[in-house]
Amino acid sequence: MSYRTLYLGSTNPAKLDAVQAVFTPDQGFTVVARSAPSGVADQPRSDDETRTGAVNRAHWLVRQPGVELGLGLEGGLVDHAGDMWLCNWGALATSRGHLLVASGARIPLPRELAQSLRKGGELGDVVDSWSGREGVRHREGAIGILTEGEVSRADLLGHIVRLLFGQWRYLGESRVS
Ligand SMILES: O=P(O)(O)OP(=O)(O)OP(=O)(O)OC[C@H]1O[C@@H](n2cnc3c(O)ncnc32)[C@H](O)[C@@H]1O
Repeated sequence: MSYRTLYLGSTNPAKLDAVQAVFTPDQGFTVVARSAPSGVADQPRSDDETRTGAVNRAHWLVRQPGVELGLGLEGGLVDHAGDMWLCNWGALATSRGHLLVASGARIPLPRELAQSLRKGGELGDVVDSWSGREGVRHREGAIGILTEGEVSRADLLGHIVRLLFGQWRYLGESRVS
């Protein structure tokens, strides 16, 4: 069997887990993790900025020689209805110029966390010091802590990856890649 290579624009293990659970060898894929520039702030603070970060990563990948499929995932913050919400976006780009996007489920952050984040800084750092843990962004994620382990960052991102994979299949692999 010949495998297609899906490039992920990050080496974050939570993102890699999410992608490897969907783009599996059974589905005919190998996954390569490669840092890709998001072109937005380290901490995106709107849906637009977060989506742009995911799209930029995916587009950057397919501009590299030999890359046919590039996937970008980006986490961000959104103000809505008086709360600050955690949001995530994903993008799948093909070297033939197609682009698919999807966003994930979101939850409001506790007021205390939101207050710290409004002063600046990245969610990953703020969550680490708030929870007394290290590297939360690479493991369970803020979502894992705030749901008592019910939904991990890989689960949340995995849903987005499935939305991208499903759209790609719906459109017909031959037409979009
Ligand atoms: O290595 P990359 O791919 O950049 O992964 P990242 O987690 O550092 O970066 P993202 O661009 O996906 O997320 C933007 C910021 O939001 C933070 N973030 C997003 N979702 C998070 C989560 O569930 N838990 C902790 N931090 C999160 C993360 O720490 C980043 O500082």
